[in-house]
Formats: sequence, C-alpha cells, structure tokens
Amino acid sequence: MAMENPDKKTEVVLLACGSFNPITNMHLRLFELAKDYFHETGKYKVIKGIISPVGDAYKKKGLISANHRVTMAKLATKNSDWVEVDDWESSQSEWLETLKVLRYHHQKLLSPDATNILQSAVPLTKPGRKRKQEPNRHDPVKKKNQNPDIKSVPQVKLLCGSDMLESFGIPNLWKLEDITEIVKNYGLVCISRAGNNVEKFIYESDILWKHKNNIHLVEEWITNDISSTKIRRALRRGQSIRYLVPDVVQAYIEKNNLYTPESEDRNAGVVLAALQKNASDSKN
Ligand SMILES: Nc1ncnc2c1ncn2[C@@H]1O[C@H](COP(=O)(O)OP(=O)(O)OP(=O)(O)O)[C@@H](O)[C@H]1O
Ligand SMILES: NC(=O)c1ccc[n+]([C@@H]2O[C@H](COP(=O)(O)O)[C@@H](O)[C@H]2O)c1
Ligand SMILES: [Zn+2]
Repeated sequence: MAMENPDKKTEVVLLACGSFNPITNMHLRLFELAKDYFHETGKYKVIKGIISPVGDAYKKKGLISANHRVTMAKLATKNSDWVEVDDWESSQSEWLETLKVLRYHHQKLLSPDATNILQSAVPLTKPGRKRKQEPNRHDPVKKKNQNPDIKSVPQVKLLCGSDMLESFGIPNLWKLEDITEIVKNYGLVCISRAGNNVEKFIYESDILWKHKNNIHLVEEWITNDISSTKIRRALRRGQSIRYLVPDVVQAYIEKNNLYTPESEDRNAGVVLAALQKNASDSKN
C-alpha cells in the first residue's frame, strides 16, 4: 500500500440527492453538519457540496416541477460559498438511480471538460478488473504516476438523512448491487433524523456492516424535524413557513403559488419510478 502523507487531507465532495420539494433550512443544515464532522476528524477537507434535485420522472406524489425545485434550491444556496445546485440529474428525461448520479459527479471531477459526460453514468471501468473497479478510492493511480501535474481526485460521498439510509430496506426500492457500490466505492454520510435507529439498521444488514467504515454517522444534537412534507402541509393550510425555509424560497413559493391541494395530488396513484423500474427488472 502506498504511504499516505499524514499532512495531506482527503478532499471530499458531498452530494445530496432528494426531492427538495421544497428545499428547507434543514437541507442546508445537513451540509454544515457533515462539513463540521469531517473537519473535526482532522483527516478530511470538504471542498464542495452539491444539491441534486430529482427529476420529474421520479413520480413521487406531490412532486412539483423540477424547474421550480431547482430554482428554489439555487435561491437557497445563493449565499453559500461552497454548496451549489446541479440540475444534470433533473434534466434527464428518465429517473436515474442515485448510484448513476454519484458516478456522474465523480466522472465530472475527473474530467470537467468532457462533453459526453452523460456516458459516465455507466461504470468508469470495465468489470472484472478489481483495482480499477474502485473509482472513488483516494488517489491510487496518480500516486503511482508520481506526476505532480495530476491533481488527486476528491472523493464523492452521498449525504443523506437516516430515513434515506433506512429506505435501503424497503423491498424493490434499491438494488443490492447499487447499495454495495455506493458504500464500497463512494461512502455515505448520514445525519440522524427523529424516528430512525441507523446503528441497529447497519447492524442488521450484512452489506452495510461490512462497509461500516465507509458510512459516517453524524449525530444532530440540535434536533430539528423540519421536512418538506410539513412545509407543504403548512402551505396548504395557509400557515406561516417563515424561518423554516430561507426567506427567498418562501417569497418564491408565494409568488408562484406552488403548493396547493392540487399540486399535492400530482402523481397520485402512480408507482414511484424506482419501484416500477426494479419491479420490471426483476421480471426480465
Ligand atoms: N430534518 C432532517 N434531518 C435529517 N435529514 C433530513 C432532514 N430533512 C431532510 N433530510 C434529508 O435530506 C435529503 C433530501 O430529502 P427530501 O427532499 O426527501 O426532504 P424531506 O424533508 O424528507 O422531504 P419529504 O417530506 O417530501 O420526504 C434526504 O437524504 C433526507 O433524509
Ligand atoms: N435505487 C435508487 O437509486 C433509489 C431508490 C429510491 C430513491 N432514490 C433517491 O433517493 C432520493 C429520495 O428522495 P425522497 O426521500 O424525496 O423520495 C431521490 O433522490 C431518489 O432518486 C434512489
Ligand atoms: Zn424525504
């Protein structure tokens, strides 16, 4: 194994995937909490946060158009010097597995100018070649090259709340091979959320247990159970959402009258794209 320079910190990019319907103050807090956590270890430097709102093809009930969700996320991060919004995922016509979004962002960091970056939603290397199958390992090939011009590539880690981690256990929602690649090759940063017991969940999953060193659990001590669902509910009832979402987001929602009983009925009765895809995959 190559000797690591103890002074050299591993650079990390945090990627949060979700509906952001709408983005809340708590979504923004996830990034701050994760960054503090990594910096407190003394081993990592968080260089960027990316918010990737899911596309309309996800078909979740009450999901308003990606256009509005991306705009709100951009407004919310306007004052952040390290968190940005990326609309690549939401501009795809089909729903994409989260693993593909991770692959895309990792590939983009490797070759930011690549024009056919869409192709990168497939694995970076051919299967069967063990070493290269680990695209997110910190800097293995570059060290060998000894080329100072080749910058080390940051690790991309999936940032989520504990409910998303626990959703790995919902039948047909996630493919086991996707979960495996996420925890093996990328890594998870999971912020605690009321009602979840992630430690137990990891203990009960062989694959998560195996890769638990790549799953970072961050305890949120200043608990705050804001959720987009509760924001939409308050809006339908004409209640204030001030101080729960950034002022600019609140203003944008009001100006465009985004959340109504009708918007909550969008995709009612439609099967979530992830479930649909996995159900049809398992039939083939
Ligand atoms: N209060 C919270 N604490 C911890 N994680 C959170 C919190 N709110 C959102 N997240 C995380 O943010 C990511 C994006 O979540 P999402 O867009 O589904 O927001 P949400 O508030 O859960 O919305 P909804 O109520 O519509 O499901 C997920 O990983 C989710 O776990
Ligand atoms: N198999 C998968 O990759 C898979 C399954 C379910 C949800 N997801 C993602 O997780 C996020 C969940 O967001 P919500 O909690 O708002 O439903 C979305 O970004 C969605 O694309 C991924
Ligand atoms: Zn959610």
